[in-house]
Amino acid sequence: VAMAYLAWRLAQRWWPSSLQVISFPVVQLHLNRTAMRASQKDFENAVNQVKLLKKDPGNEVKLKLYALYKQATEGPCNMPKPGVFDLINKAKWDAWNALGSLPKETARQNYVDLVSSLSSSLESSSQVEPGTDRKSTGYETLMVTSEDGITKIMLNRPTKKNALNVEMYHEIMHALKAASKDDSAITVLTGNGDYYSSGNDLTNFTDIPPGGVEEKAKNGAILLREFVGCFIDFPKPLIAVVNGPAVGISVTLLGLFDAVYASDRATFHTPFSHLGQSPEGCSSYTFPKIMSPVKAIEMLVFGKKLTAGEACAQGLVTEVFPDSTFQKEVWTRLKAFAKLPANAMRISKEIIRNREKEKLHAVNAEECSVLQGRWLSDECMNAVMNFLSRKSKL
Ligand SMILES: CCCCC/C=C/C(=O)SCCNC(=O)CCNC(=O)[C@H](O)C(C)(C)COP(=O)(O)OP(=O)(O)OC[C@H]1O[C@@H](n2cnc3c(N)ncnc32)[C@H](O)[C@@H]1OP(=O)(O)O
Repeated sequence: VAMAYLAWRLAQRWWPSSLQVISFPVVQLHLNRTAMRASQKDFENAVNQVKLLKKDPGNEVKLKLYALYKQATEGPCNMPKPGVFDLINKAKWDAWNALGSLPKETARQNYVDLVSSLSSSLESSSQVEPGTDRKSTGYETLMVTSEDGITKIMLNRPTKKNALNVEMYHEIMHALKAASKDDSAITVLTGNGDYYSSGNDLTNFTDIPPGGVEEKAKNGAILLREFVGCFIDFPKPLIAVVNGPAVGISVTLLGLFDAVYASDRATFHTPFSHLGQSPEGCSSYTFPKIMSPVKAIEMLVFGKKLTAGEACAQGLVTEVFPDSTFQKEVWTRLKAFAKLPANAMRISKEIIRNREKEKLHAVNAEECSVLQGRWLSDECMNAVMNFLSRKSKL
């Protein structure tokens, strides 16, 4: 009964509006329209258009989109039915299976019609946000701008406290690779809204692939290793502008940055034991070096949350600024840094950081392998369930 209850709460969390959204007349209307035939190109355009939708169309529509997409690309559902507690995959399977033997072409047409109805009824995010330049287009979870010799990568899921979902991990890697090659002198990571980042998006744990939780954990470890590797290898000065509280992986990665500027509103929290998890981002190596083993253990094992002042005293933060003047003071300083000779900065960073690189990659690999095991533990599953069922917060 307890399991069923938790699973039900999990589904509520994932589908907060599923019980309110009952019917979509506009969707039905378009689903029934089969007079026109959509080309493969129309279909591909529609798939891209979905990524640009600014407003969430709701889970019922998302399930329809999913089902039509699968039917259009793979034909009728012949996957095994997911288990009763795997609510999310079961809902997806049900939606796809309900399309029966609908021909691929009709599914493609219905998909295109559905997207076109959504695009006209929901605002599209194809417009560039004010204050960002053209380089920011194409990212769903980030705002990326490049000016005055600075590439700024801003985590942009403020309503979710900039939690890192799978898409954001990929987009950050992409943005870092692009920044390493662009003509900026320095790169900055910061957050939009009141948080720097609340760390790994715990809903990442809910999307279980056909291979089950083992496959999920394996994929997570591969993603994490590649993600952290991008920070280890980043060639230019990399600066964190910590605008508010930072949690989990957004804290551990700071050990790989070249400077960390923090608002006095920022806090630094790595509650890995509370979550049944273990340190990542090379923090098992960088934190003891930066702040001494006992201070690192206070943070990484006992989950002590540091104020910005404490993090600065421990050497994790370079300098703390009053929140009221934080942005102005930090950006004035960064603009001055960005005027320094770019090659000299890159070469100096290289000589300081390079002899540690091999070690850092080895630490990263080991941490990911340990975490892969942790993600399968009851301790971790229970902690995630508790958060998702709104029983616990940090
Ligand atoms: C594959 C790579 C894995 C790498 C391993 C990384 C590990 C980590 O990073 S461990 C750290 C994980 N993070 C957390 O445990 C934080 C969980 N969040 C919280 O405890 C709280 O949300 C808070 C303390 C960060 C903020 O509390 P509060 O100010 O009360 O705001 P809300 O809880 O109402 O948050 C607003 C909104 O955002 C959602 N949200 C916030 N953080 C996360 C998160 N980490 N994962 C998923 N969702 C998050 C929160 O659920 C709210 O959503 P709605 O209810 O839909 O508004």
